[in-house]
Amino acid sequence: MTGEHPALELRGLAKSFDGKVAVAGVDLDVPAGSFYGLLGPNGAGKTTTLSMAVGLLRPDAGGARVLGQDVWADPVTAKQMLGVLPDGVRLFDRLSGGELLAYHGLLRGMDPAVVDKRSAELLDVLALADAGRTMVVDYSAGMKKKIGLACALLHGPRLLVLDEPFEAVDPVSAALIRDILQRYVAGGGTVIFSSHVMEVVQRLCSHVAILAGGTIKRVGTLEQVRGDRSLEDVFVEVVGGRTATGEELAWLSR
Ligand SMILES: Nc1ncnc2c1ncn2[C@@H]1O[C@H](COP(=O)(O)OP(=O)(O)OP(=O)(O)O)[C@@H](O)[C@H]1O
Repeated sequence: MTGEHPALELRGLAKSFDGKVAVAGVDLDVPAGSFYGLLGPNGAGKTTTLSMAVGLLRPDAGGARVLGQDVWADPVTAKQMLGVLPDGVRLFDRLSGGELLAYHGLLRGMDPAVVDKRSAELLDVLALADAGRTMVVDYSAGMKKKIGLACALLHGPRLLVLDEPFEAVDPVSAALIRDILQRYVAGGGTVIFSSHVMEVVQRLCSHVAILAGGTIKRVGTLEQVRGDRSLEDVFVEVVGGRTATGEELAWLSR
C-alpha cells in the first residue's frame, strides 16, 4: 500500500503567527529508508515545519502525507506509522519514565504485555532504568530527550520525526541515540530530524535540507548539498550571517 510513497511528503506548507511568516511554502520529499537532516538557523521555521508535518500544528496552507496517508484528513492512520519527538518535549511529567511509557502505549491501544516488555528494554538501552521512580519532571534535560525518544519508538513506527534529538544530550547518550537511529534506519525505518550540529548531520544523514527564513534553500542527498566542501561551509554561505568586525562589544575587553 505504501511502498511507492515517500515516507513524508510536504506540499506548500505555510504558517504565519500574528501576520509574521514563519514558514513560507515548504515542499519536501523524504524518501523511505532515508536519514534526513533538517538544518537551519534559529527561527528558520524548523519546529513549525515539523509540527505541521506530524499534525501537531494546523498549517495555514498546504499539507503533509506520511507514507501516502494525509496527516490532516486521516490522522489516525498517519499517526500509527509515525513516532514524534516534539520540540521542548512536552510530556506528562508527573509520571515516572516507566509510567509515561505505559501511558503512551495504552493510548495507542497496544497490548499491555508488549508495552511492559518494550518499556523495560527501552529504559535499559537508554540508560534510564536507574531513574526508577523518579518523576520525569525531575529528569535532567538530556534524560527528558531520551524518555521522549523512547515514547516515540515504543509502538515501532515506520517514520520518526525528531526535533533536535541531540540537544542537551551528553556525548555518551548522543552516541547511544546515534546507534539506535542508525539501527532503526538499517532495519527499514526512516528518520527526519532537525539539528544545529553539523558534525552529527554530516556523519549520519543520507539527505539534507537547509531551511532559512521559512523556505528551503538547499535540498538533496548529502553529497549533492555539500559538494566537495564541508556542510558547515555550505550552511554559512546559504544562511549568510553577520561577521564580527572586532569593533563591537569593545567594553568586554580589559
Ligand atoms: N507559537 C508561536 N507564536 C508566535 N510566533 C511563533 C510561534 N512559534 C514560532 N514562532 C515564530 O516563527 C518563527 C520560526 O520559529 P521556529 O520555532 O519554527 O524556528 P526554528 O527553526 O525551530 O528555530 P530554533 O532553531 O531556534 O529552534 C520564529 O520567528 C518564531 O518566533
